[in-house]
Amino acid sequence: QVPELHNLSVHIRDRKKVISDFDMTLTRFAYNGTRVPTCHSIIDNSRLISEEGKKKLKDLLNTYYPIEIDPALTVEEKLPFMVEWGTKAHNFLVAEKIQKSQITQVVKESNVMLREGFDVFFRQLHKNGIPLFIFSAGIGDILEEIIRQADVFYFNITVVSNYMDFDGNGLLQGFKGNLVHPYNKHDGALKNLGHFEKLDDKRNVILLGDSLGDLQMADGVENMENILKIGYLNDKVDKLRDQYLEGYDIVLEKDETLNVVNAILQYISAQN
Ligand SMILES: Nc1ccn([C@@H]2O[C@H](COP(=O)(O)O)[C@@H](O)[C@H]2O)c(=O)n1
Repeated sequence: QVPELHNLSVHIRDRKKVISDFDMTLTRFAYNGTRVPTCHSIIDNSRLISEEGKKKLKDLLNTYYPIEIDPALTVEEKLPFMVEWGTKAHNFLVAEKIQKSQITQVVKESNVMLREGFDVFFRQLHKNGIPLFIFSAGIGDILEEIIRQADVFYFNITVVSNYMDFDGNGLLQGFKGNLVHPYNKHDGALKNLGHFEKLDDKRNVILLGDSLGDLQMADGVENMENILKIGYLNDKVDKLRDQYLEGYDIVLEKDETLNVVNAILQYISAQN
């Protein structure tokens, strides 16, 4: 029995929303023993990037991903490194002269996979009019293309992420707005007034994440009544288990499906 689930099902009625991370939360972490690409790695490893650029981006990943998931570091200690990672990666991508028109094909050619059960997840949120806010430190253009190609980009979805800024000729010239990194998603959401207003009247939240930073994604919701935090623990399971159990109400270890989430959503919907 999860107390938050009982409260959610009793009180949630029509004032609920789902706030979710994207990479490795709505997408799979691995398939058949091989890592599934994130929004960043889709582009970093694509034919759009020169061999030199690929090496630079891989070096960044090898340097900063271990810091992102290091259980021995606090969020405050990780923050400057996440800013450094995002800033350097964006600059390297700009140097690669990426064309907007190539994004769709690059996503088609990638091995990205949404988690098993994604169709039920997106469709039932849409059908029941439940807003889905996706906060991602990935790349918004790639993220949108993934869910568009999967045929689940419904109008109840709002994405807060790093969006590419293309010039008049469709050439990547930078990224729009402030950097969204794994540990400032809450700031990113708050700075976007439109999203904040949309968040305001829906006070019962189901939060889905895969990192400890994702636990703060709902901090912008005023007058929160209930929150159920569901965490995917994909990597360094034994080392991170205690911290995840402390932060999340439900921890799903090496689960590549959305089955538990779908069952909870169905349970809640059936109560209303
Ligand atoms: N330059 C970067 C920055 C981040 N990543 C990874 O992508 C993940 C971000 O996406 P979420 O939807 O999970 O917020 C992040 O956790 C990093 O591991 C990257 O590969 N390259």
